[in-house]
Order: sequence, then structure tokens, then C-alpha cells
Amino acid sequence: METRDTESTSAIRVRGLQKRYGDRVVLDGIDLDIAPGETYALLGPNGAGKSTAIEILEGLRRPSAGEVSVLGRTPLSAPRSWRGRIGIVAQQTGDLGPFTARELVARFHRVYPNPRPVDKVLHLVGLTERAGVRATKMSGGQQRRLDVALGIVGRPDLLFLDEPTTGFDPDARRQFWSMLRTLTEEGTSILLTTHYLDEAAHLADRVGVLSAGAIVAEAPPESLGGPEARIPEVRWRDANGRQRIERTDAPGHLVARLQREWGAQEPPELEIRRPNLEDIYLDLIGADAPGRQGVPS
Ligand SMILES: Nc1ncnc2c1ncn2[C@@H]1O[C@H](COP(=O)(O)OP(=O)(O)OP(=O)(O)O)[C@@H](O)[C@H]1O
Repeated sequence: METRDTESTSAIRVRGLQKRYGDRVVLDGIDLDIAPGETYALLGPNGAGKSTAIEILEGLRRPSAGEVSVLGRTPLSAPRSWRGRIGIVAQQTGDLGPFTARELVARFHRVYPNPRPVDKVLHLVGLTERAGVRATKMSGGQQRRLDVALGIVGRPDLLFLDEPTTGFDPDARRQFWSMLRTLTEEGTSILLTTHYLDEAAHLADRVGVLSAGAIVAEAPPESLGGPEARIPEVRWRDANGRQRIERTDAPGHLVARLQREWGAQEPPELEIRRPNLEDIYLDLIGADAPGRQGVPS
């Protein structure tokens, strides 16, 4: 059944999505809403089902159960015109054949009704200088940039990025982030998977954590896990040499108390840490660790 009516409010709308491989349940009833123009990062450990979910949304895999609407259409039965409105950067680089970067971008350019100019795309991904090089002779990071170029040349309304910056050097990653900002300013919706938590924090309006077949937390990166997860930790070594860790909303008070106790001496190994997104993420998936290898059906 087509669900065109959701398009005005959602780029992606998923209800009760389930995917089984044999008797193994990989996705166990996922709900997901991504608004037009929103950037959403799907996080989760290796094997959590992120690529499976994305490939279902791209119409490349069949869900076992549930409703999936992408740009108002059911991906598996969507027409060709729908495919022209999505951009895909898959986890694996595809077959690049004997072509140069420019030739590949130009080939994809011809397929779309309203593509970005080839030179503009090469510039956006930082490949202008390497445009005449045979793609198979480029470095891993440059090939990944080319994957991104092929994903955006069609000026997609919705862009799927499956671990897009794997193999990028830090400078290339920064350039990529700023390129994505250009796309979001133009209104592109983005669904991203990444293992780089700083990338999710930098790019995403919201992040979702997929673990043991379910989205166990979903929020803007700065509030994932709730206020409780962000309470600072004070660490020090006590007079008996034991490591002490106390979580408190008033770390200054605790430090002042310790300083009074230690007098002129510095409290040994004293530090205050505020949990960052990576700490909170690890906590969230750690809590589900025993179930991570498989979900009971
Ligand atoms: N065609 C398939 N047949 C059987 N099992 C599969 C198939 N494709 C994926 N799986 C299994 O489904 C689980 C989820 O895989 P998926 O690639 O979606 O995870 P992921 O979250 O993208 O992992 P990663 O972070 O490593 O990319 C894995 O255990 C994988 O082995």
C-alpha cells in the first residue's frame, strides 16, 4: 500500500519494522521518523542491523514485517522517479571499472533529471585535482569521496550515508562535514550511520542507538541518555591509595571539600570529567550487551 500522505510531514516513516535472517531476528520492531531536512545518525555496534535497516529503506532488502514509507512511498514498489530522488552511499565501494573520477560522476550525472554539475560535485567532495585519475588508482579515502560524489550528483531529497567517512583523514572528514552542511542548507534529509561519535555529535539533529534489534535511545546528541547520564564524575586517589569515583551535580563543592581534607597537598590524580556522547553511547549499548548477539524471536 502506498503512503503518499505522509510525505509532507516525514522524509522517512517506519512502524514496527522487523527483519529476520532465517530464525535470527536482526530488527525487532523499529519505529523511526525523520523529518524533511533533518539529519539523523543511526548508531550501534557492529552487527546491530544499521545497514540492514538502511538497505530496507533504500528498497534493496525486503522487510519481514512492518510499514516503511520513504519520501511518501513504499520502497520496494516505488517507481523509477522515486529512485531519482534518493542518494545512496553504501558501506562498500562499488565496482569502479576502468573509469576516471570525472567519467564516473558524468555517467551518473546523465541518469538523473535534475543533477548537480559534474565540476561542482567534484569540487564539493574535494576531488577536483584528482578528477582525471582512474578511480581504481586512487587512495581508499579518495575512492570514498568518489562514492559520496556519486551519491549526491543526482541532487537527492534524501541521502543515505552508510559509514561515509571511513578511511578519511581528519582534514577530509572536516571538509565532508562542511559539504553536508551545504546539502542540509538546501533542504536535503540525511540518514547517516557512523562509528565516529564526534561525527554524529557534529552533524546530527538527532541520533538513535540501535542495540539488540531495537532503538534503545533517541534524542538530539546533546541530550542523549537524559540529564542523569551527563552528571559529572570526580575521580581521585584517597589516603589509602584507592581509586575513588563520585558522580555529583556539584563537582566544585566536592573538590573544595577534598582540598580542605588534603590541606596544602594536591588531592592525588584529581580530575573532573563530564561524560561525552561516546561515554553515554557506550553506557547505553553496554546495558544491552548480553542481548547483542541475537534477539529472541
Ligand atoms: N544476507 C544476510 N543473511 C544472513 N545474515 C545477514 C545478512 N546480512 C546481514 N546479516 C546479519 O545481520 C546482522 C546485522 O548486519 P548489518 O550489516 O545490518 O549490521 P551493521 O549494524 O550495519 O554492522 P556494521 O557496524 O558492522 O556495519 C549481522 O549479524 C549480519 O551478520
